[in-house]
Amino acid sequence: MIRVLLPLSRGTRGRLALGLLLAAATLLAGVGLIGLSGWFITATGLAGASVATALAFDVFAPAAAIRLLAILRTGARYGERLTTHDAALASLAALRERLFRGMVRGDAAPDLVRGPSRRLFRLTLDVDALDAVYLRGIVPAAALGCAAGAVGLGLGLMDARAGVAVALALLGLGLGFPALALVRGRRPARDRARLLETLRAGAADLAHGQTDLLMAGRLGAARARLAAADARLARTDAALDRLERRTGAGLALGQAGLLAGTLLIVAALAERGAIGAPVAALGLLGVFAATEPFAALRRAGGDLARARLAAQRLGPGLAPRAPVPAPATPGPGLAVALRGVAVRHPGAAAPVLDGIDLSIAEGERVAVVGASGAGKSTLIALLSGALAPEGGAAAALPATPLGQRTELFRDSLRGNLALAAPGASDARLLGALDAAGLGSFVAGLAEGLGTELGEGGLGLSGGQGRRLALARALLHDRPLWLLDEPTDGLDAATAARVLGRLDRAAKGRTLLIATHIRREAALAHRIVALSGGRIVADAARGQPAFDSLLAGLRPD
Ligand SMILES: Nc1ncnc2c1ncn2[C@@H]1O[C@H](COP(=O)(O)OP(=O)(O)OP(=O)(O)O)[C@@H](O)[C@H]1O
Repeated sequence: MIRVLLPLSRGTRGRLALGLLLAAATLLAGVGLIGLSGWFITATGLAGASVATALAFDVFAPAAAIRLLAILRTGARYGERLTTHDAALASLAALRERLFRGMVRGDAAPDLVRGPSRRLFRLTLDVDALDAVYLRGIVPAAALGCAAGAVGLGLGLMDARAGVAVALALLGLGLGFPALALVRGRRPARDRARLLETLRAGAADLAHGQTDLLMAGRLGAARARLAAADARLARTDAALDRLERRTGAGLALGQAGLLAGTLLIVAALAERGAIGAPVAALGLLGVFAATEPFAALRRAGGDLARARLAAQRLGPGLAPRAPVPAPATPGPGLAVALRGVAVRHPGAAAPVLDGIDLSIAEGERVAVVGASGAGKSTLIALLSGALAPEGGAAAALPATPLGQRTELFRDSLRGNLALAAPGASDARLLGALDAAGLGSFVAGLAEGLGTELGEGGLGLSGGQGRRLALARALLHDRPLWLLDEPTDGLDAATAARVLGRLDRAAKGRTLLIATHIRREAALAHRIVALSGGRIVADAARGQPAFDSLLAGLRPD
């Protein structure tokens, strides 16, 4: 945990240290205030026993000191709350930024796609859990350490052994019970974190997939699974709650024992005549005030167990990573140059593509064909930089990929398109929509480009969504377009119109189209066939092999 947290405190160490000082000052002022008040009340009571002592007793100096300590304590408490929370929140904000930067790196995309909710939980639940380390662990523990030192010293002046014993007892109780809770809380904290993730991700899945679950007759089972996770979560919450209550009870009993012990010590000292009754009251109440951090430390064990788990899970996301190498540029006149390239998906047993040699000239249009699973989309992922080659040399011009899955956002049509061309004029956006075959549809919308879409492009048909994604790809001003079945799911007439416009819009650009459909491959100057991870045919228009490859594709 320290290994993960220490580097994060770099920018805020000054504020974190000031927070500790202010917390210690607050507690010491409190010890002084309550101790001195006890002394003052006892001393005035005794002085009032006779007229002579009452007249000689100076009430002003201690009363002024009490007032000063009260003001100091209030001021220090205010400053401490501001400083400690500001420092802790600033550290966590810096941590979130670092995690987020790691998540949005190009090479982290596959990971993000595989477990988006897990990444979200790292950024939210886990980061939030870490504020306990400083606010509910280090700050009260450090304040308790200072108070134990001060009280030990004060009592030590009356009796050395008593001073040492009380200081050690304060530290032992205040740190021992939370440490015990930290050890005992490890397992429920881990279970709680896992169950919370299961429950939240499961609830989101249930909301998204309700229709499919209902159709499959599995809605009840999915709900029962969630309810079971919820019940287990309630049990772990109860276990953590019990732990907190037991820690609280231990600290309360310990505090009572400590005060009883201190009372016996000061009473024995007073009886021996080593101290008077007012000093005995000062000692006893000073020790009482020094136990103030016990209240904060009551929850520290469970919170630190949670924070420890969070730090373990965040560690890998914070490990320094090699910078993503800039994509290589192919030689002059080329848009793509692959030499003996092998590509493997992360975690896969074998490479999907192996020994690929492929050159595509600038301005050329190439269709990549092959059975489902042959590796066409993987080739696009490689050329767009989403996957790095495992072997060989790969170079490509900056590319715009249009994948099979379209990602549309809960935003206006304009907002969805502007992702590819921020600041583009409406005329340019409408031109791209027209090229993608959506011009007349958008012209018929009452709010035009301002029409709002629901989550994931809700409000558009599947084909319209794909065409909107195509329009966005067309707006991305890159020399190489990588299109994965751009007209899949469109009827023949619409697809023909879209391909005609695409043909015109792609002038001067290099086009690579992964496809099963004849109408899409017919746009190409060349067809490359993939099978078993290798290129098994490569034919230019005019060659007989081109026509037989085209004939083997799915008709419109
Ligand atoms: N993210 C991934 N992790 C592991 N394996 C993957 C991943 N994506 C694809 N694969 C595997 O790689 C192989 C090639 O997949 P790819 O999507 O490139 O095929 P494709 O030719 O585009 O197929 P289709 O025509 O069905 O779109 C498949 O066996 C697939 O299971």
